[in-house]
Amino acid sequence: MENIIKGKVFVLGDNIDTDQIIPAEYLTYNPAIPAEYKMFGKFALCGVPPAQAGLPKGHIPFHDATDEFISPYRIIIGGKNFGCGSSREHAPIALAAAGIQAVVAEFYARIFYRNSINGGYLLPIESKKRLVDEICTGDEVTIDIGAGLLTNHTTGDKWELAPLGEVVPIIESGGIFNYAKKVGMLK
Ligand SMILES: CC(C)[C@@](O)(CC(=O)O)C(=O)O
Repeated sequence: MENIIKGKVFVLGDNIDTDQIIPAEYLTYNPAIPAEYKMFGKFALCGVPPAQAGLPKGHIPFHDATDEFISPYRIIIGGKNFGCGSSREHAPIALAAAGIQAVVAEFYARIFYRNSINGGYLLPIESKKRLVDEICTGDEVTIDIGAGLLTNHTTGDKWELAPLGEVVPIIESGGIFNYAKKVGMLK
């Protein structure tokens, strides 16, 4: 498992649901086909209205002019109930396809959390404090999983993260199927 994750953050708000993360109209793409997997990255977060994104003064797009598929952001900062709504596994797939390696939120909808872990798509990390009001989109941060710490290099702030806990063996295996094979639950 990657112990250190570095990059720019994209800040969202509360109750970001899976339909905002990847609207149903894009579920026709097959993530197993590389040319179609890219489209999940292109349309990731296209359903989030700027006001709900909690973005400061107007809308900062998730993608910039350099790449229509991969976002310049590597970490999402979320509030309460991140990934709520439908159970679509396409939600963590879309964020991962856009280049997101981790989400740091106050707490998650359970299905989104487990889809993220079981598929090995991204790390759903919980923060001990509400960070959407403390960090701005574009800030450069480092997440140290082992130390349970998020360092904001733009502001100098450091924030405690909750340990990933019992799901670490699944993350380290790269997902639930690899884990099940590793421990003999699957041939
Ligand atoms: C099966 C899937 C496409 C689903 O209908 C499942 C769900 O609604 O939980 C969705 O819209 O995410």
